[in-house]
Amino acid sequence: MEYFESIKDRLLFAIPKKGRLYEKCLELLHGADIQFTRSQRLDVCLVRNFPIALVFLPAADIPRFVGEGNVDVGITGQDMVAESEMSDLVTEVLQLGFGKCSLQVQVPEKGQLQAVEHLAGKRVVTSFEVLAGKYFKDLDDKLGTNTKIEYVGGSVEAACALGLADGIVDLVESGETMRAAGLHAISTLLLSEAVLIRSTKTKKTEHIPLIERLTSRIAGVIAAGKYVLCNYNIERTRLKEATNITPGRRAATVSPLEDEGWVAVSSMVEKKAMAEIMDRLEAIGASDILIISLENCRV
Ligand SMILES: Nc1ncnc2c1ncn2[C@@H]1O[C@H](COP(=O)(O)OP(=O)(O)OP(=O)(O)O)[C@@H](O)[C@H]1O
Ligand SMILES: O=P(O)(O)OC[C@H]1O[C@H](OP(=O)(O)OP(=O)(O)O)[C@H](O)[C@@H]1O
Repeated sequence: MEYFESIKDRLLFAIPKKGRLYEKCLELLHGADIQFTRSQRLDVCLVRNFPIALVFLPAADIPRFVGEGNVDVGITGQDMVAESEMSDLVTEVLQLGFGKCSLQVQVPEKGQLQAVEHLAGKRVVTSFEVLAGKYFKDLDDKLGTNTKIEYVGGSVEAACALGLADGIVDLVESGETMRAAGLHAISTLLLSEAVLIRSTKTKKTEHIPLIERLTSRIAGVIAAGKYVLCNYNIERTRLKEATNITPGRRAATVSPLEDEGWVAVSSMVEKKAMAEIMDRLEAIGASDILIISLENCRV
């Protein structure tokens, strides 16, 4: 009873309890200074520095728990939201930039069936019964076929080699799993990444300020991982060219230097573009180019 009382007035925040999204979620919570200690046996734990209770759930169940209002916010994949048919009941608050993958139709590389039209009417194995079902129903309606969709809970890629399927529908990121299983993609159903979601129809307005604060902290951690600060000196006559290369998010910060012909520029740039940006700055005569990692930020 004490346990139920302790979570009663708290914001309930669902986190995947294992799998591909788990570690990333823990990093995000740590970066946002959401302090908690997870006891091994409990899937609910109280946050020490906020009136929040974390609820560790299978990623696949989180859209339904959030959509039906049993928990207030959660992190899961966009694929899970679509598969659970909860898109109308949950609102995407933030895309988190990890857990990126695509849901694809895959067939044996060396097989006879090299187009979805050939696979229609045959056997397809998947963990995404709903999405695969809809996709092949549309095809079946067009082609007059009757595709047999069968559910398996994991290791979907083995189904063709085991003789259970003519093709599969499964998630792909690097493509390594499918290559190793001798499969390749013939169609993509959707692209997915991890998202922070909340219930669309929630009536609990008392939690809104806390959800906004949480969202802003998480957005800060994500932006800090995505951007770096780029500082450099450039001749004033080349400033326009330089700020075209590093325009900053709103505008670059330009400061005068003792040497009047030169200025210092500070600008946020995307981490993935930084090497290219440094090359371009160097080519127009920038000097003392420094890239500084961000620990955290609000942008
Ligand atoms: N290879 C991948 N790369 C990136 N993201 C992925 C990948 N596989 C799955 N995901 C994302 O992570 C979510 C959870 O997938 P995962 O396979 O970890 O689920 P699980 O069933 O909870 O865990 P497990 O497979 O350990 O039982 C998926 O819905 C998808 O959004
Ligand atoms: O394209 P890749 O980078 O190789 O990733 C794709 C694999 O990742 C997922 O499975 P996961 O490893 O999570 O295990 P599962 O088969 O038990 O779901 C997915 O189901 C693929 O098997």
